[in-house]
Amino acid sequence: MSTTTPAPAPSLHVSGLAYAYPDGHQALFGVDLTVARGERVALLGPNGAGKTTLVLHLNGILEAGAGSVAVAGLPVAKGNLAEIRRRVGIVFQDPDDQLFMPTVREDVAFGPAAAGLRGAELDARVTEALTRVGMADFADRPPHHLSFGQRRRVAVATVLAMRPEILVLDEPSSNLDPASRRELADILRSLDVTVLMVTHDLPYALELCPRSVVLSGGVLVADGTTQELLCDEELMRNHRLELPFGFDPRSVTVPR
Ligand SMILES: Nc1ncnc2c1ncn2[C@@H]1O[C@H](COP(=O)(O)OP(=O)(O)OP(=O)(O)O)[C@@H](O)[C@H]1O
Repeated sequence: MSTTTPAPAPSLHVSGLAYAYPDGHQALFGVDLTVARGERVALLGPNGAGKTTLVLHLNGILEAGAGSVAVAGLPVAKGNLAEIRRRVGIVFQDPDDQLFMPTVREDVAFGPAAAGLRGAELDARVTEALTRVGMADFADRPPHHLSFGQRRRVAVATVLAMRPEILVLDEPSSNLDPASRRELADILRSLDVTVLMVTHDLPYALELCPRSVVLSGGVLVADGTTQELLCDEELMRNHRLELPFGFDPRSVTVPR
């Protein structure tokens, strides 16, 4: 009899996912995507490709019309939504959608407290999350007194405080100055968590995500290393993906 332990379930397993909005608009046509633990993957694609629709299935905001989604082996299904929402942390594009408490500390404590953490355990969880994004010194400040880049880091901390299986980021580089952009990339690379990043910022995808997938017209049309996809001129042209003028993806040394 074999004694090998089974491989752990991938962080994310999407199989044959199809979805039509109530008005009949078909936004996803049988999407398959598997993301291993600890991978960082960019989800690329033109406007209207279905990226948000896909993300909204990961924590059960939308219910699959056909196919399935599982997070670390747990199916996204009505009976599992509380645990699924702990496992899938979504950082929205606008941090003000996520920050609503009088202080940074209370915002970061909100999710773990709702999950039942109290006292020293809760304090330690908040400090750990804020330290990971370099914001521990700002714990007692009101979020609305912080800069946009600082608020985005706090929004990441609110999600990390739930110790998610997978961190989903919607356009994390938007509205950041070059230094804040780089600092956030360093933070995200330092995290021991699976990352799925939706972005139109192709250099940022290259900097952060060794792997990318391209969704277009509700279909996954490419899956490979970010560098090879960005160098595929036909793929880029056919799916309205444009690199900044003069940017050569071959010239970038991709950090791991
Ligand atoms: N509530 C809705 N009802 C009907 N159709 C919708 C709804 N939301 C989105 N759609 C349609 O579904 C398709 C996919 O939209 P989605 O927002 O997922 O695209 P996206 O890739 O996230 O786009 P973007 O890059 O512009 O954010 C689009 O054609 C869009 O018009």
